[in-house]
Amino acid sequence: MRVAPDIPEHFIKQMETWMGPEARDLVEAMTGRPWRGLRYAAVANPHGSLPAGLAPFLGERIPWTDDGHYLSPGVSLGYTVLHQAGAFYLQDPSAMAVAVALDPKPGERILDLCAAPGGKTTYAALLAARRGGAHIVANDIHRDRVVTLAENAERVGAPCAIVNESPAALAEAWPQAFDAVVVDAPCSGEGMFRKDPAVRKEWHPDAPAKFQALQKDILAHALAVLRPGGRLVYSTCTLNPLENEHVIAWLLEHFPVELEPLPDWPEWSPARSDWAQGRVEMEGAKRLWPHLGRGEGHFVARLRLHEPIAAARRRSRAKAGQSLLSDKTWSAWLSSLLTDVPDAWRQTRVQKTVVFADALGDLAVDGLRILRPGPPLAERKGQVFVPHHAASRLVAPGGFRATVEVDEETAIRYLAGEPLSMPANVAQDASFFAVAHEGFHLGFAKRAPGRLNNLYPRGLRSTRIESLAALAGAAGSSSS
Ligand SMILES: C[S@@+](CC[C@H](N)C(=O)[O-])C[C@H]1O[C@@H](n2cnc3c(N)ncnc32)[C@H](O)[C@@H]1O
Repeated sequence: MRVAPDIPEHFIKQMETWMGPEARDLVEAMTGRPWRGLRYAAVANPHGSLPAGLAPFLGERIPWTDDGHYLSPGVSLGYTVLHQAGAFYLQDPSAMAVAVALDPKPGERILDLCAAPGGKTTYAALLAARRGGAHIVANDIHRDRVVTLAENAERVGAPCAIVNESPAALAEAWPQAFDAVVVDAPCSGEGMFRKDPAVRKEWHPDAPAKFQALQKDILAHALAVLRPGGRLVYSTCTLNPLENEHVIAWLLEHFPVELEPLPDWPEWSPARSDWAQGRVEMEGAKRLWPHLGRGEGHFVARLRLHEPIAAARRRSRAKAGQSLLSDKTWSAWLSSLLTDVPDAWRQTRVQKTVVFADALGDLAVDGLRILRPGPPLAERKGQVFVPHHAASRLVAPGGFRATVEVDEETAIRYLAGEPLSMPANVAQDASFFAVAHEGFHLGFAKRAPGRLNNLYPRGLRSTRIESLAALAGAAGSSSS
C-alpha cells in the first residue's frame, strides 16, 4: 500500500480496525490528487447556466447536481472575472451533497448553523431560488469566519441574513422557528487529508472523540430551533464513525427524530449500520468515500423531528433597525434604479447608514450579534441613497434601468478600480449604472462628466484578474 508520508499512523490503524482490508484502498486513495468541483452560483439568475468560456476547464457533470462539474486538475479560476462576478463557486464535489440533501422547499425558513465560509449556504440559496426562494439565516460562531461568509454570500447574491452567535444563544432566541436546520459540523476533517497537509498535521488521536462531544452539543441546540415536522441535515467532512454514525445513533436514541433515506446517487454509499448497533435505517444516511468516488469525503444525514424539543424562554421580538416601509424617498429611489422592484427590497431594516433587505422577518434579535439582517441594498447619505455593491448581485440580468455590458478586458480594468468611458446610447437620466459581463453584474458605476466613475469597493479591487483565454492557453501548454 502506498501511504502519503504524513498520514497519521494512528488514523490508519483506526480505519483498519473499522474497515478491515478496505482501509488500504482508502489510505492509498489519499496519496492521489484531490478532486475539485465548480458549480453555477448566481442566485439572482438561478436558471442560468455556466458560461461557455468555462468549458475548457470542465470535466463531467457531478451526478448529484444539475450545475456542478469536476474541474480539470491544475487549473486555478479564483482570479477570473466570472468568479469575481459570482457566476460560479469552487467547491469539493462531495460537499455539494449537503444542499442537495437539504432539498430546500419554496418559502421555507432555514438556519445554517455552522455556515462559514458559505459553501453549503450559497448552494442552498441557489437551489431554493430555483423554487421561488427561501428565507435563509447563515450563522457561524467565529467572528473572522463570519466575515468571509458574508463576502461569499455577497459575491453570489445569496440574500441571507448573517449572524455570529453560539448555537445555545440561537436555541434560546429562536425556539421552533425554522422549517430546516443545517449542521455542517466542526469535525476532525479526515476528508481533508488529501487536499490539505495542515489538517493531516493537526489531526490528533483524541480529535474524533472531542469533536463528537462538540457535535452532540451543537445538535441538541439545533433541534430546539426546529418546528415539529422540520428537518435537520447533519454533515461532516470526516470519515470517522465516532463523528458520523455514532452521532446519528445518539440522536435517534435521545430525541424524537427519524432518519429519512437520502437518494441513491452514484458514488453515495449507505452509511454503515454495523457501526451503529446494527440499526438498518442508518443506511439512509450517506457516505461519499474518497476511495469509492470522485470527491474528498463527506457524511450526510437528514432527520425529521416529530415533537418539539423543550423550548427555552422566548425573547421579545425587537427589530434589528427600523423599517423603511413607508419611506417615499426610498420607494422613489428604488423605482429610479430598478425596472421591477422585488418585494424583498421594500421590507427593509436600517443599521447605521446601511439599508438591508429584511431576511429575518419576525425572528427575535435583541441581544444577538447580527452581522447583517439581510443583504445590503444601499447606503443612506442624508436623503440620498447610493447602491451598495452587494445589491448588484441580487438582481437578474436586465433588472437595472441602466446597465453597461463590458467585454472581459474592460471588466478586468473595472475590477482593478479604473473608471469606464461613457458608452454611447446610455440612459440620459440615470445616475447609477450596473456594470455587467456576460449578463453577470460586477458592481456599479456612477455618472460623471464624460465618464463613469468606478464604485467597485476598494477592498475587493484586484490587479491579479486573468483572462479565461490566457488561463486556457496556460493549461493547454502545461498539459502538452
Ligand atoms: C465544516 S465548517 C463549515 C463549513 C461551511 N458549512 C461551508 O460549507 O462552507 C464548521 C464550522 O463550524 C464552526 N464552529 C466551530 N465550533 C462551533 C460551535 N461550537 N458552534 C457552532 N459552530 C461552530 C466553525 O467556525 C466552522 O466555520
